[in-house]
Amino acid sequence: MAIGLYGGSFNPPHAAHRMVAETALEKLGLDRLWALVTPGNPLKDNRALPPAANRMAAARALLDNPRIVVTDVEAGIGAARTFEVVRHLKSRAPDVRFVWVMGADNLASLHGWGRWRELAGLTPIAVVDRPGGTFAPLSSRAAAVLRRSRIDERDAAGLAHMEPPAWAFLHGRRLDLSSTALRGRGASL
Ligand SMILES: Nc1ncnc2c1ncn2[C@@H]1O[C@H](COP(=O)(O)OP(=O)(O)OP(=O)(O)O)[C@@H](O)[C@H]1O
Ligand SMILES: O=C(O)c1ccc[n+]([C@@H]2O[C@H](COP(=O)([O-])O)[C@@H](O)[C@H]2O)c1
Repeated sequence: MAIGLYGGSFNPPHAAHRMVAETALEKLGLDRLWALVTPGNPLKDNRALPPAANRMAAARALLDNPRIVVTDVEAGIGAARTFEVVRHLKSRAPDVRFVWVMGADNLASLHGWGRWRELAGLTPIAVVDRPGGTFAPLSSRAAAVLRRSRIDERDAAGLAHMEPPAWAFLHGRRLDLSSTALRGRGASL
């Protein structure tokens, strides 16, 4: 069983979130994708973040796909850092092949995440292209450190079964959407 872990604030969710989830499902050949609605990105100011229940409901409405599970399991784990969340899930389900899924902006800032090198050693990572720059993420510190473990996108269907560190940059349809822009236009949950 191969499961994609797609963490996000989803404040609010938008069509690019669905595009990323569907791209990961198809290109990685995943059985399931879990959209992990985070209690709060540890690097963001979360004082105005709406309750997880509101973001979960909106994400469920948007990510309406039998292979996508929208979950707040991260809150129950009680860990703020993705490294700890993935470590916990792997220990609970040792036979599942997890892949961490994220947009390209998060590759550009990955070197600021807690224990990010260990995260890369714990689970394969799929990075989905995002408008705003393919160049910056691919020339980022994390991409440089992990350059030898990048795989060819054409081999992405095998990523879940590769030993980490292993990561792929997935090109495809790019959607110029962000929750920040939607909130700026008055969207709220
Ligand atoms: N347009 C997009 N293209 C590709 N990936 C995206 C896009 N929007 C969000 N993502 C990815 O989805 C995940 C969840 O993102 P998040 O919920 O923070 O949305 P966001 O639009 O980036 O929000 P905000 O503007 O508040 O930072 C992250 O990995 C992010 O990189
Ligand atoms: O572990 C970290 O240090 C870390 C730092 C930044 C972001 N993350 C996670 O990355 C995911 C995407 O966050 P966001 O806010 O871009 O939606 C979400 O699951 C966050 O908890 C994790």
